[in-house]
Amino acid sequence: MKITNIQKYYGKQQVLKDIDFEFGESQIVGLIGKNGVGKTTLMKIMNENIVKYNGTFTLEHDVKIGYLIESPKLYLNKTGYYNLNIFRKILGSNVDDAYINELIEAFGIKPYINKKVRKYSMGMKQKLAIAVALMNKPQYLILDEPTNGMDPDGSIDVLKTLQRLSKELNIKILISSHKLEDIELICDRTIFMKDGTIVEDYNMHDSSTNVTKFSFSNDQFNSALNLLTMNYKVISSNKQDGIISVEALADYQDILKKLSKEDVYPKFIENNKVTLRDQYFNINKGAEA
Ligand SMILES: Nc1ncnc2c1ncn2[C@@H]1O[C@H](COP(=O)(O)OP(=O)(O)OP(=O)(O)O)[C@@H](O)[C@H]1O
Repeated sequence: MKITNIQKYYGKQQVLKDIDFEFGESQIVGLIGKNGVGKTTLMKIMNENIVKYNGTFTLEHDVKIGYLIESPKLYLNKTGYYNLNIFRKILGSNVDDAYINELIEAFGIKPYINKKVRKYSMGMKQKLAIAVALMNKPQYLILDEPTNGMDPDGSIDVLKTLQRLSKELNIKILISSHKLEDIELICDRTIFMKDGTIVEDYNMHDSSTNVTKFSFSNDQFNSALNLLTMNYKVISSNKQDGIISVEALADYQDILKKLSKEDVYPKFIENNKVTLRDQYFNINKGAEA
């Protein structure tokens, strides 16, 4: 799958600007961005639901895509089991019953698989819809906020199952979510969208994404931020909680000296892994809520 220089307009509104994307070596990629930034639109180009755009989207020959985008399309008056079977047919898939049963077990939908989908809760429907998305044994799986409506335990189970299936069946997954902890749990890479474009492409295993966090009292915060910005790459800063994070420092002595010359003393310093939350707020600093 390769996306090159994609632009998408809805009428006069440009929603996507010069998007380039490839999975490359990564297996599970997270897609993050504020409401309306264009995540769903990008995913709909990938599953060929949207075909009018500028730029190119290419897919390897003989490759299948599974997807769950927006609300699940299921036969509500039929059972979960019926849905899996009928989508096997609709998708022209040759998966055997053992594969279906494996998905039923894996996504924890066995207790209600013979009940009509109309009676399912939202989370139950989402789990079934993810299993349906896997009915054609896809090489790529596109999931738009798949854990919506799931309780925390259910979300973790589903995400871990997706991670296992991704490895076992060699499925590359693109997953959008506003739940940053979901993305942190399973993704090996995260792309951030802002203003219709990808502004950050972030390797979740990269040790250079460690940060050194400083904490300052409110009256020292501005001087500290000035000094740190002059000397290091500031990853995020939050005046309310007094925290400034900079790209990881092996040694603090030099900066401590500089700070003390200005009569600025950190309350504490610690090395942490940069969180998606840090990144998210940093990228969206100044953006409209
Ligand atoms: N069919 C459509 N016609 C016109 N405008 C649309 C259409 N679909 C989406 N939009 C607009 O395109 C922009 C991007 O929408 P999109 O659904 O891709 O965002 P998103 O990042 O998925 O948002 P969310 O996080 O809320 O799901 C929004 O401004 C939206 O109003």
